Amino acid sequence: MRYISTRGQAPVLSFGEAMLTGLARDGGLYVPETVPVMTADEIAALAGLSYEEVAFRVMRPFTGDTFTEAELKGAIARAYAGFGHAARAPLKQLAPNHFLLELFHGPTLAFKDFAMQVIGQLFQIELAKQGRRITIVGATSGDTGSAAIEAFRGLDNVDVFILFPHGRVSEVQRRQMTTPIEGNVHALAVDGDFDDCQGKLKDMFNDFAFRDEVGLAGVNSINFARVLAQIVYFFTSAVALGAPHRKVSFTVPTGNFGDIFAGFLAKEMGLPVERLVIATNQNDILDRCLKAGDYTKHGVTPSISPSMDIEVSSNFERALFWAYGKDGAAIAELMDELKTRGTFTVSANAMAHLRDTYDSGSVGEARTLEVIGETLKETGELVCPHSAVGVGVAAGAIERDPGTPMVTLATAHPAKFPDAVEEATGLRPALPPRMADLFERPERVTRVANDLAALEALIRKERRA
Ligand SMILES: Cc1ncc(COP(=O)(O)O)c(C=O)c1O
Ligand SMILES: N[C@@H](CCOP(=O)(O)O)C(=O)O
Repeated sequence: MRYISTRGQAPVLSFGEAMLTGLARDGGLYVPETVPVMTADEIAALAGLSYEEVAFRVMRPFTGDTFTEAELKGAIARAYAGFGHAARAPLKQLAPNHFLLELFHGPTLAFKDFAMQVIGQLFQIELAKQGRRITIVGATSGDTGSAAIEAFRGLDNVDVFILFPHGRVSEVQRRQMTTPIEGNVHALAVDGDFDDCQGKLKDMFNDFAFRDEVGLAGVNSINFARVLAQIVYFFTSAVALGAPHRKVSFTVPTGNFGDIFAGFLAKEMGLPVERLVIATNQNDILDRCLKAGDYTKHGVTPSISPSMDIEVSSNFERALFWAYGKDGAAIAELMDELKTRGTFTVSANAMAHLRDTYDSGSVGEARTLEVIGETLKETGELVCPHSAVGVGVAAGAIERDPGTPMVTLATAHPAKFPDAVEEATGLRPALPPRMADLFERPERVTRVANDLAALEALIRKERRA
């Protein structure tokens, strides 16, 4: 299995190399050259298997000879052992044809744990084989950061620096990042928004001298291994609802487009996915693009679903790569236009390709609160604001196609966003007992300017050589 860059100019890599490389050297994102396909019989055979066994069968064809079967199985088993639900990703029925896929039973209470726990294990295997040490730098709008810290804290051969937008994550999210005591993890509060953090992270990857000096690695969805592990729950949920004999649609609360792109790959692998519905909050650049055909930045407005306050949606580049028939030069041109002019127009052919697979919708602040309240009243489920955006957008998609079961991804635990949930319902969701003292733990955080030189200097100084 070979991995190529969406911009067509970087070396072709194996799975293991792509995993440790992060951003391609031409600024693009690695993707598999061909997507392995599962037959209907192979998909049918997933019914009744454990989440871990499905994860192995789905991930194995992508990993080539980087890991032995035993290594991959062991990594998956260790990754999910600490999850708080035996099903790992349980499905709850909200209405006759609407299901909620709960992705928040991992250690940091968001869907990021599903991939981050696995790649934490895979990184350790690969680094031990190569005798290497690395510096992980991550950008987060709240959830990737805590999941990364949880997966890599205390490791001797890994230093972790997480860039988060100062004042723009929930208090629980911030404390999850600032209270771990291990010296190898560092929370950096950047004066800017998430796009600034992710922009600086990509600038670091494009600064080859810095990248090579510190052994830079990435665990955002820049890293294909992250996206790969997120494909699995599209399979487990669709098979539970009757796939491959029945089609299923998904609504995915979307920001950086990693999760919904994992759904696209599941479809490419042969899972009968009818529609993939992009659900955005008031930062609706993806919804506007799907409707109008141009991707145009307006500026990010902070919302009650802060993890989706994103305008430069990293993995949309991967979706465009498919939509443009894997023409790397065309993608490089679009990304250059976005950087220099803040906008690009998608060709008519590419738009038709995107609309073939994706629908979209957006939900504003007031409606998000209403959906949290209505969902509790009608179904007894307490949903986080991100999941509520999904439930709100899914309603329209179900109306358009009432015959296909809809799975909405519940991407975070409501207790990560207690203020919004309390405003909507009057109920303040409690954190699990293991996190009950989160608000008493001392915080450790460094405030940093949105400045590449300052960030690189800090990382050089703090990382262990
Ligand atoms: C709770 C939550 N929901 C949804 C999203 C959006 O996911 P993606 O960036 O993969 O589109 C994020 C952040 O990524 C998140 O943290
Ligand atoms: N919403 C994310 C943003 C980063 O997404 P990633 O999937 O690229 O890591 C977050 O919570 O940090």
